[in-house]
Amino acid sequence: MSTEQETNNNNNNTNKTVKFTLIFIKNSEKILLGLKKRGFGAGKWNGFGGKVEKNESILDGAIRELKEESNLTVTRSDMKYLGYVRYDLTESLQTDIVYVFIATKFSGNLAETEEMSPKWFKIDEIPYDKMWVDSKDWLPIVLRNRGLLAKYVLSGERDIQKKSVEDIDVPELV
Ligand SMILES: Nc1ncnc2c1[nH]c(=O)n2[C@H]1C[C@H](O)[C@@H](COP(=O)(O)OP(=O)(O)OP(=O)(O)O)O1
Repeated sequence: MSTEQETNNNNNNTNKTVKFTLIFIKNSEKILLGLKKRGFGAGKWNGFGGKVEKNESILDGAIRELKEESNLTVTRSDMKYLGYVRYDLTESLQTDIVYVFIATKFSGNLAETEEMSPKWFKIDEIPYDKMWVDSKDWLPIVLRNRGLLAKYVLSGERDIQKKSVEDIDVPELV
């Protein structure tokens, strides 16, 4: 089954699927995170990303969101797709699929934007307590450059009802 088929397979009685991108920029010692300044996830540190627009590829969405949120540019070939995190939201009956990328090369001048305030963190100082509650489950897999397949069932204010997190061989984005 392709990524597209699998992530569109609403097997938990959800009725809407929303695709998001999330990219982590990393060098040998540090990871770049952004403090979300507004909207969904405000006050939390995270990688850079957002909703994939209609008629936009996931890859192009990831490049666009990184530029909008950090002023950095990555090329398609510099991005490595590692897998996805699926969130089934029991109250809104929505499924969010977050496609996760990592990149070690980039260009442009890092800048604070309307949405994000960026900061480099040493790998052993990643502020997991100020990130989404699930990030600590799967970000270590991303940092090892391994493939990721994670699924959460969330209720209310995103309380985890059920989860499965797998460290897998790096999949293809198809
Ligand atoms: N649990 C969960 N659900 C949805 N999205 C996420 C999580 N955990 C996460 O880490 N994320 C990521 C996925 C995206 O990178 C962002 C959310 O994107 P958002 O800011 O809502 O999308 P935009 O398109 O930038 O939003 P607006 O411009 O419409 O405000 O968090």
